[in-house]
Amino acid sequence: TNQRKRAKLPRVGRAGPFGYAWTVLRSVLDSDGLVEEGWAKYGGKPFVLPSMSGEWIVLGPDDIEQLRRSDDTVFNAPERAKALFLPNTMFGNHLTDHPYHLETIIRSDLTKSLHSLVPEMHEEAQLAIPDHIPIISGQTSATIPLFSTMVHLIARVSNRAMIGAPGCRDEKFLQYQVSVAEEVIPMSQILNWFPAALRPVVWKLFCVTLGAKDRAVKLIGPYVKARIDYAQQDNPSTIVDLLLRYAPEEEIKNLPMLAARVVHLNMAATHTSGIFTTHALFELARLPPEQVEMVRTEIAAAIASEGGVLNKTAVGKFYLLDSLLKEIGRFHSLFAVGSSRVTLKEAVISDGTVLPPGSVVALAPKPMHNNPKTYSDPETFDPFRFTKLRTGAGTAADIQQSFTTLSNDYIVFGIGKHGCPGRFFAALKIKVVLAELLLNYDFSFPEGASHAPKPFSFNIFTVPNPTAKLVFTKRQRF
Ligand code: HEM
Repeated sequence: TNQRKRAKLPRVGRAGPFGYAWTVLRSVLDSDGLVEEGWAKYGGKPFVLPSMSGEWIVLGPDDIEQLRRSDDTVFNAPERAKALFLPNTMFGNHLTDHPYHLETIIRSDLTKSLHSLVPEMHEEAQLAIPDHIPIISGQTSATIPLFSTMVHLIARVSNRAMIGAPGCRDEKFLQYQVSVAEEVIPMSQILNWFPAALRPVVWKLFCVTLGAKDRAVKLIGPYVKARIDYAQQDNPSTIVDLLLRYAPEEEIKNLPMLAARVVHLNMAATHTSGIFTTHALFELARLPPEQVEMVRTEIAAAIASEGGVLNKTAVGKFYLLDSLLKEIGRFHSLFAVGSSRVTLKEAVISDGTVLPPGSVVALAPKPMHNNPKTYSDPETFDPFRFTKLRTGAGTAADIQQSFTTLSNDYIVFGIGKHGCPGRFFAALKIKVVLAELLLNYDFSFPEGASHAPKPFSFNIFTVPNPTAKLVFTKRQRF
């Protein structure tokens, strides 16, 4: 029966068994293209996307409200994340058995602590930027591979908040930490091809030979230990201090367990923010100079209004940068499909199809964000699209336009109760780094280039082209 019910849904790609295999292969490098094709062909109604990690049922605007309201009883997020990313195999069962980092830290405590973390992240950005953009003496500019540089810079600034100094400056640890995401994402895919019983062995073999995860866990250990020994949890100054408020005794006594949790959290916090920072700089390099100047002037005025300090209140006044980032998220999708859930019970979707338990559903950010009914002239990158929609009165309608506000029309940070809990931290960190760069550098493309090359896609993920470079020219601080 299940087969029959599922068979009602159309499938994107070529017909027949060979066509199916071809579509699966195409999904490795062009999931975005397949999703766009399916969306256009079936008019935004549900369809099946075959992939190397199984079939995804891509839902459209008619189903988003149902997913948003979901409380995990029918459309379940944690079970889907476990099956897709295998955190239990790679980081340990404790992460999902007791996800206190999620429930208690990121959802409330971290957001409350962001006030004190912003000036610290700013100081770290000021220290780290000259290391990452080395301008040879006698010259005024440097040409650097942008994506890898931004990921490393973000990793350092993020870790100033996560473990504090000096840990955030331990280059060896940062190198391994950055590699963790680059290994874990493809490895979760590969491990999924093995029977469940073999996965821990294959993962262990990978870790002892090539893997960065165990090395990152080992290197971060002493910094986490220092927080346990010296932290004042009543007056927390890092995210690890916050974690320690809730960590069970057995985890505090078992350093690798706690360190694995921090490495895992770091993983969620690094590449996503690095991708945004990279796209933003490429777009800033393309904007007319007077528009860049508008963004810069607003940043400088906001900092001046706080007595020259780049604090959370000042960042709250970077409206043009906020709009630019929101437009980056609308225009440059990070995933072909996201906000994935697995059905635990039978579920009826908008077109009347009954999905059996175990069905995987997801949303498609790109076509949703390109919908002309929601966004005028969606094919155009308009950095100030969202500031133009603000009244300036700080009303609820204005808040709706901000980068971190979740909505059914803007799903960059997901939807509902599993919408990204780190988004406020992420937005502040990205803005602090970009503000510091904007105030000190001009951005341009290397000779012969006028825009960033096409992003690189693998399975459902899309990242900025890793070889693309940008020229940073030192300017008089604004
Ligand atoms: C620009 C940066 C970021 C983007 C675009 C982003 C995006 C997302 C998305 C799309 C989801 C899934 C939402 C859903 O299923 O509906 C998610 C979940 C999550 N993100 Fe982020 N994220 C970012 C930064 C961060 C940071 C900095 C942290 C950590 C401090 C973080 C921690 C998490 C966690 C723990 C989850 C799982 C939430 C849950 O399952 O309840 N993210 N993020």
